[in-house]
Amino acid sequence: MRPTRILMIGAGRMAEAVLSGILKQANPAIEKITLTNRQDKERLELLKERYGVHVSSNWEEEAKDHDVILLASPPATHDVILKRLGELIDGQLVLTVAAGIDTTYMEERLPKGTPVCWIMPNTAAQIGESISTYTCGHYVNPQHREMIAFILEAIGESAELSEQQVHDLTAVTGSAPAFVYAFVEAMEEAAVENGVTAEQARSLVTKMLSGSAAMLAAGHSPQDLRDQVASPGGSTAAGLEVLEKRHYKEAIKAAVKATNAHARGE
Ligand SMILES: NC(=O)C1=CN([C@@H]2O[C@H](COP(=O)(O)OP(=O)(O)OC[C@H]3O[C@@H](n4cnc5c(N)ncnc54)[C@H](OP(=O)(O)O)[C@@H]3O)[C@@H](O)[C@H]2O)C=CC1
Ligand SMILES: O=C(O)[C@@H]1CCC=N1
Repeated sequence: MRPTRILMIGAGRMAEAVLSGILKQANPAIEKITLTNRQDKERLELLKERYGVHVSSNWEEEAKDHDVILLASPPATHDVILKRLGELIDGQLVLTVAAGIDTTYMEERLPKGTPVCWIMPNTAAQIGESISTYTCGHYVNPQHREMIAFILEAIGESAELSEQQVHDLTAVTGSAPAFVYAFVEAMEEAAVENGVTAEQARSLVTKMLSGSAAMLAAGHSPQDLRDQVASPGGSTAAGLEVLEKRHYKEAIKAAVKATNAHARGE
């Protein structure tokens, strides 16, 4: 990979997750990383101290001097940022991790020929365990792809999909960890109500979840796994019946739909 300077616009949770992943890879080709935001100077100082990166509260002054520009600011800021960026850059690779901001949206606001990529990670990026979907614009070449792969590998695993699929799966890969954590909260509350400490509840539920995920990762289907747990006429079946009566699956699918619709600004 050519020596590369990366600029991040936005210095919040997702920017830090990507940054820490990149730094763990210790790639000598990364010449410089600059993190920027608009207001929170304390946050920039903290990131500078923690990671030894450059920081600035004026990304416009930095854009020309960087080869790769990653937007990690809220979706609503993208219209203004991309249009201004278009006046400053000359062929740099532009990426975003923002929900709902696809490559068509980016290309419409940047000069013709600008290589763009839309990545939809999740917060497990912080520990290099994200499953990220992504899609590339019309002007991405093999060298750009090398850089995109480097960033994606820094935060976990990835799947290249169509723009439509990244939209449709935003809830399933980007937001669903929050649905899982809500399930965990309910399970922990139930455990505590049944007499264990909060710490015991956390440990029991976490292990139950990681064991279940490992069974899925081993290739078993969720239906088979569910059937293995629920002996016919047994106690789990009684619990599943309650979930079914309360429209468990429908509730989850409705949450996916609402998340995706919001991300698309609907
Ligand atoms: N959190 C998640 O699980 C995921 C988030 N994303 C996407 O990542 C992006 C960031 O989310 P997240 O990190 O959670 O949010 P945070 O609130 O943690 O970070 C947002 C950052 O953007 C900065 N910012 C806001 N407005 C501007 C602006 N006009 N110019 C420059 N910087 C700005 C903020 O700093 P300041 O206010 O000081 O300017 C802050 O550093 C969003 O677009 C979101 O859709 C994608 C997948 C998962
Ligand atoms: O809640 C959000 O808007 C972002 C998008 C995907 C996950 N978090």
